[in-house]
Amino acid sequence: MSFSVAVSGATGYAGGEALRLAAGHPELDVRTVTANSNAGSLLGEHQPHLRRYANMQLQGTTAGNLAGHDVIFLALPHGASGAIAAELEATSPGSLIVDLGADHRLVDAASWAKFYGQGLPKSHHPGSWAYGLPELVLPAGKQRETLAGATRLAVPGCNVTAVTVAVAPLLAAGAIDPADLVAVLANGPSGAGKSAKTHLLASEILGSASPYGVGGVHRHQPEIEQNLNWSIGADPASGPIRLSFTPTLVPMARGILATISAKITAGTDPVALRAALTDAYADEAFVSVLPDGQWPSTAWTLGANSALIQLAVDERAGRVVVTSAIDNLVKGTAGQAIQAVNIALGIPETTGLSTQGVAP
Ligand SMILES: NC(=O)C1=CN([C@@H]2O[C@H](COP(=O)(O)OP(=O)(O)OC[C@H]3O[C@@H](n4cnc5c(N)ncnc54)[C@H](OP(=O)(O)O)[C@@H]3O)[C@@H](O)[C@H]2O)C=CC1
Ligand SMILES: CC(=O)N[C@@H](CCC(=O)OP(=O)(O)O)C(=O)O
Repeated sequence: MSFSVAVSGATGYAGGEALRLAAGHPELDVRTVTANSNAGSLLGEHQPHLRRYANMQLQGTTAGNLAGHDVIFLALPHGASGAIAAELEATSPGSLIVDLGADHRLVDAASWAKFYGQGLPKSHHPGSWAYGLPELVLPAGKQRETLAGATRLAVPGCNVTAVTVAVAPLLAAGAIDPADLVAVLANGPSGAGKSAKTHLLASEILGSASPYGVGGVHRHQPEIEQNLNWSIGADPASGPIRLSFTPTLVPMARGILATISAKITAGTDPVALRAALTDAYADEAFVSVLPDGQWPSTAWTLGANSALIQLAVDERAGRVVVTSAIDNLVKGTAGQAIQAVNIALGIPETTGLSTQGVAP
C-alpha cells in the first residue's frame, strides 16, 4: 500500500531529513513539499543532496496545499505548526498529522505558557495528540501502545529523546531518586535549524564549546520532566521529578551526547541498574544498551534511527552515570517521526528506517 505524503518546512533541516528518509520508505509517496520564504522555487536549490525530489516545486505552507494527503509532516517553527494544524482540522480531518515541532507535546498549559510565552495552540485539544516516543517506558507497558491508529502525533525532539530513553527505565524500576537528576548534553548546531543565527556562525562554533539555556530555563526541561513523571505514573507537571538540564553547543554538524547523573536509591544492587536498562530495551530495534564498558559515540548514530546507551556505577558518589548518543535529525526528529507514523498506520515499525550509521 502507498500513502500520499506532504512535507511542510521542506527547505529546513527537519523537513529535509523527513524527505531523505521518506525516499527510502517503500510505502510513503511524497507528493507535495512546502516552504515559507522559499515557496515557488525548486527543492533541489535548497536540499541538493535529495536528488530524488530535486525537481519538485515548493508550494506555500497553506492548509489548502497540505490537505488531502494521507500523512502530513509539519516541520515548522514553534507556533507555525499549531496554526496550520488548527486549519487542517477543518480541511483535512482524515489525514495523519505529524508535528515535528513542540506545539502539541506538553500537556500542561502552565508549563507551556512559562517556557513558550503563550497559550496552548487552539489545535491542542486534551488527549488528541499522541506523544510519539514509542520506547518510552510507562508503569504498564510502553508509549508505543498509545500510537496505533493515532491521527495526530506530537513527536519529541532531540534533547528530550536522548535524556528520556537513558533514564526512564531506571526510574520505572525505582533504582534512582526522581528528585536528583543532572543532565549535561553536547549538541551539534543543526539542532537549532538552518536559519541564520550569529551564535551558530562557523567562526563562533569551530574550535569552541559553550553552554546555553543554563539554570532551568531551557524549554525542553518541562518536557523531559513530563516524560519522566509519566514513566513513574506521576502527574506530568507536579510529579516528583527534578532535573538540572544543561545543553552545550559543540562543533559537530549533527549529534547529541547526553550524560545523566542520578542518585542511586538506598538498597539498590548496582547489577539491577544495568538490568533495568537491558530488560527495558531487549526487544527494541532502535534503542540499544552497548556491551559493558563500550561508551557511545555520536558518530555511530549518524543517519541511523539509533539511540546507543551505556552506564556505570560510581560507588563512592552513590550515583549512576548514563550516557546516550543519537543523531538529532534521525532518532531526535525525522526518524522518530517515521517510526511513530509506521505504528500509527499499522505497518511494521522498522519500515524505511536503519540502525546502520555512517562512519568514519
Ligand atoms: N533541527 C533539529 O535537530 C530539530 C528540529 N525540530 C523541530 O523541527 C521544526 C523545524 O526545525 P528545523 O528544520 O531545524 O528549522 P529550519 O530553520 O531548518 O527550517 C524551518 C522551515 O520552516 C519554514 N518556515 C519558517 N518560518 C515559517 C513560518 N512562519 N511558516 C511556515 N513555515 C515557516 C522554512 O521555510 P523557508 O526556507 O521557505 O523560509 C523552513 O522550511 C522546529 O519546530 C524544530 O524545533 C525538532 C527536533 C530536532
Ligand atoms: C543546538 C540547539 O540549539 N539545539 C536545540 C534543539 C532543538 C530541538 O530539539 O527541537 P525542538 O525544540 O523541536 O525539540 C535546542 O537545544 O533548543
